Amino acid sequence: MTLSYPGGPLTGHLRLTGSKSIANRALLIRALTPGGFEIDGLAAADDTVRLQQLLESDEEVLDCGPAGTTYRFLTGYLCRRRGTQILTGSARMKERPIGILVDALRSLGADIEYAEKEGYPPLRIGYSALDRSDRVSIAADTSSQYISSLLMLAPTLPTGLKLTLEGEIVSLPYIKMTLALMQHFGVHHHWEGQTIVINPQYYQARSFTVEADWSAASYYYSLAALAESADLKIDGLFAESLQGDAVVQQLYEEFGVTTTFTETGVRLQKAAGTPPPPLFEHNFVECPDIAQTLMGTCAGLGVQGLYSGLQTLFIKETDRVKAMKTELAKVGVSLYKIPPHMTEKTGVRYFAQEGRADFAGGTPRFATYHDHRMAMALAPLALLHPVEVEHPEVVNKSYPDFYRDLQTIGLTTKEA
Ligand SMILES: O=C(O)C1=C[C@@H](OP(=O)(O)O)[C@@H](O)[C@H](O)C1
Ligand SMILES: C=C(OP(=O)(O)O)C(=O)O
Repeated sequence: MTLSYPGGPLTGHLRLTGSKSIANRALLIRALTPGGFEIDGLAAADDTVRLQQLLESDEEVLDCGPAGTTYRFLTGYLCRRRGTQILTGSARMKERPIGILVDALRSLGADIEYAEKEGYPPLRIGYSALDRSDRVSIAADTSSQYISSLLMLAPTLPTGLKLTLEGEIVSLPYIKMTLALMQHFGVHHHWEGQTIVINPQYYQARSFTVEADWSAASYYYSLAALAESADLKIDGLFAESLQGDAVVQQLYEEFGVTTTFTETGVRLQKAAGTPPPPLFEHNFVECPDIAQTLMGTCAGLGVQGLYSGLQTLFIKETDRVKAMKTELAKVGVSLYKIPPHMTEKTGVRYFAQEGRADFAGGTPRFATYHDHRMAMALAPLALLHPVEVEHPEVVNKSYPDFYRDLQTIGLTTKEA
């Protein structure tokens, strides 16, 4: 698909898709709630639709496709569902590690076997009471999804759970999101140092509306930053959010994009003539899903990037740093790891980005690596020059209406 923009101020009004992360938690909690409840604004995201279908399915093989959150949440959930199921996924899912969660569940008494390769999906999961212990320690430095999976299950266990998080905690806002949603459905917790304590409790049925997706909003911030001037209205986003990615509001202030909350959502504005910053520096450990967006923005504006907290990106839908490095190189922008000896004293791994997207070679053709965020993070460059996106349908994973919404604000899409 070729994306382009006729030029001029970027304006428009749209209603943003619901948060996949919140929708998936609401679905899982609903499955654990006696009597269930209604969920409003369920994301149309493929990953959410899939979780909903799999929770209702009594087939022996459950296929999560590329949906990581879906896979990790179901791994915990299925341990306490009657019968034995094979939980599988796409070729990429079979490369995304699951051993940390499996070990934690096994220490509680779970009946889980690796169906192919040790440490990776697919899994054969049988029923167990999960009553061997009331406590478990888990490495928190790889994926918060393992922790969320255990937390949501915790109040339904015979003796509850004391879950100790070991080492650096990545994606902490997603853990807090899980706990906040559990709280909404009547389940209490408390922290004792690095340990989250959850006693046996019942989830309470409550009405629930899914917030719009701040990760998806990041692409509009990027578009606004790349536009000469912008005035966009995006409905469904609110100041009080459970999502860590709401931090895009602050991050894009550096690029001259301001956020005003209205009764129905936000208004993003950028005044003509706002100069970009010379350098953008950020640690993405709490907001990994918007790292690619910022890389795209910096590339378009020729802003130097200094990034840390990218250590979880290599086990997501693709190795995201590697993929961005390859794609940005097509427009002359370099992304590279700062040699460890130069930053040894800080104990932090940094990546640097340099260069301004150069379209002298014509329309770049961006590959998307089965990763929705590759397509969506590179799409805003279309404000500067037409760009071609391979396999544009990858966006369906979290945001099926992405291109329709881009059209609403004046971008043009042409099928290849
Ligand atoms: O719990 C969630 O909804 C998510 C947690 C994050 O994953 P990690 O905890 O693996 O970083 C994030 O990248 C993913 O898109 C959604
Ligand atoms: C990492 C993501 O998803 P998941 O881990 O659920 O596949 C994402 O949506 O960026």
